[in-house]
Amino acid sequence: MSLALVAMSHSPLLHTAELPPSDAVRARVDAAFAAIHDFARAYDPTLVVVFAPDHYNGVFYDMLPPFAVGLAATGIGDYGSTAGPLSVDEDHALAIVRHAQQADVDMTLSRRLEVDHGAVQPLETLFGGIDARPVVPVFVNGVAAPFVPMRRIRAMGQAVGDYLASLDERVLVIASGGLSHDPPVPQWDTAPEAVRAGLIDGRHPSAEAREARQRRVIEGAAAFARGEAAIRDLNPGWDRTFMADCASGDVARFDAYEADAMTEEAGHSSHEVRTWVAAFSALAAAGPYETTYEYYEPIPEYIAGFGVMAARTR
Ligand SMILES: O=C(O)/C=C/c1cccc(O)c1O
Ligand SMILES: [Fe+2]
Repeated sequence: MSLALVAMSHSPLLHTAELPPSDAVRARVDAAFAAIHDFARAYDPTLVVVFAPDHYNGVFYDMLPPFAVGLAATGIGDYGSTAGPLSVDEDHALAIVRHAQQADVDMTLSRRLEVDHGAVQPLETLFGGIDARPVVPVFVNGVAAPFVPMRRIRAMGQAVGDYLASLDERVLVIASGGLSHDPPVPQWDTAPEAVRAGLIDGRHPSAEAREARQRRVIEGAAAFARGEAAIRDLNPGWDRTFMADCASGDVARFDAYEADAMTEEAGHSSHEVRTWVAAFSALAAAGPYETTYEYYEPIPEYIAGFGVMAARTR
């Protein structure tokens, strides 16, 4: 048994930004991605578990669980991310569901999970594609309020980690998303009726509707980078504290993160760090761990407090 972890912010602006970050910033992001790519290649996992949010591409308010395991999954190909089937390990996926349920975690499942850039970008970054390794995708709600208390995410991550630690496999757990950020993803409370309909069941929009949505985010990012957008600022102090909590090994610290305060201090999409909480809790379930790589900087052009970490059990 061995467990390792990679956590990384994602951003659709990585490949689409109209106003990209400076060459120096981009070089630091590329160096961080190279570091975790090398880490993953050296570890050579036999099984990958990716905790990822969704941005109203696969999971909607018509039935919105706090988390769900994909027993089969397909990339929908937003923002140029890879479309097509992931190589899901169905046996391990189902065993994770069963194990979590026996551990009093109300794990849900999908036999037809659709995933977006949130799940796909880390697989592309680490393995060059979405079908390179056997994978279990675990959706973790990070954008659609209301949110369960963080202790429930920790319990879910721990249950998944307990199962993974029992295997004779090299398992890499991945967390995708965060940190502080407030991209123009619609919110139920403020969305007009027509947008709300799409939040309830907006699967498979027309090419024109998808293009319009992506354009709004790409233009919003350029406006944010120019200091002209009415979205919350990034919060590097909050991000650094959160990453220090991740590195501490004391995963009970996550329980202090309260949903409304997170939104207020770190933006509506800061809830994507729930994937980090799940992944670090899974890692901790396998024993004490050490952080082997860390990178952070706020990148307005990507609308992201951009963080990357690698860790493994001692
Ligand atoms: O438009 C979306 O679906 C997502 C936008 C976005 C922008 C920046 C950082 C993120 O994590 C996002 O999901
Ligand atoms: Fe996101």
